[in-house]
Amino acid sequence: MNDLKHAAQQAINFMDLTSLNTNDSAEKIIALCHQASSVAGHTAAICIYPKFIGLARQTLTQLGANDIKIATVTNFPAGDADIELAVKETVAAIEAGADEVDVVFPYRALMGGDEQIGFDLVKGCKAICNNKAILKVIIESGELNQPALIKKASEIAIAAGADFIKTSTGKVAINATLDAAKIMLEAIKEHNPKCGFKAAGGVKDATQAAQYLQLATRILGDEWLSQNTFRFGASSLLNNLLVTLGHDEISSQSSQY
Ligand SMILES: O=C[C@H](O)COP(=O)(O)O
Repeated sequence: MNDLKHAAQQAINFMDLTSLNTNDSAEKIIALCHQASSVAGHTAAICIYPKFIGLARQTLTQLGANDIKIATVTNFPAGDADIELAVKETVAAIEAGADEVDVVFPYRALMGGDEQIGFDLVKGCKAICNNKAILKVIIESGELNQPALIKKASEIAIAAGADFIKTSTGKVAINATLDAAKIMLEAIKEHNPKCGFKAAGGVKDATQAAQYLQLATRILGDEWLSQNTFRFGASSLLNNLLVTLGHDEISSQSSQY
C-alpha cells in the first residue's frame, strides 16, 4: 500500500463521519450509518444532532456495526458561556445514548479575557461524561485566530479534563488548519499526551488528511496515533478516501437509502 492509500485507510478508521445540518432527516441519518460502515472499513464514529441518536443506534445495530461510536454536539455551534445549559445538554446527550460528546468551548468569553468560564464549563461537562462518554472540546480555532489564544484554549480544555481537543464546529469561516493543529498537538504533547486531537471542518481529500496525520506523527510519534487519540470530523472526506483506495464513490453506494 502506498503512503497516500495508507493515509486514506487510516483516515477512514479515524473518522467521525458528520452530518450536522438543519435539513438532516431520518433518511439522511440512516444513509449516514450505512456510509459509516463502508466497504473499506468502519469509521470510528458518526457525529449527529442529539435527536437522531436513538435512530442511529437502532440502524447501526441492524447493520451489525455497533463498533461505530455515536458522537453528538452540545453548546453547539455558538459556544455560549452558559455553563448550566451546556451541562444540561450534555446530560441529555448521554441519557439519549451518546458515546461521545463534542462540546463547544466558550471561545468568545476567552477572547474577552475570561479564562475561568471555559475551564468551569469543560470541567462541568466532563463530570457528567465521566466513565459514560468521552468528551471532545471544540475550541473553534478559526475564530480564536491568534496562536496565543489557540494555545490558551487548548491548555484550559486539557487542564479541565478534555479527552480530545477539536479544532472547529465546521460552521465558521475558518475551520481546521495545519497551523492551528500544530499549536494544539504541541499543547497535547506538553500537557497531557493522553488527550486526543480532532481536526474538523474543511478536510476534503486524502492528501489533506495525510498532512494532518504526518503532523501528528511528527509531534507525538507513531505510537500515539490511534482511533483513541486522533479523529477527523468530516462530512465529505469519506468519498475521496474510498476512491483513493480504489472503491466506488459513496453516492452510488448510498442511493438506495
Ligand atoms: O466536525 C465536522 C465538521 O462539522 C464537518 O465539516 P465539513 O463539512 O467541512 O467536512
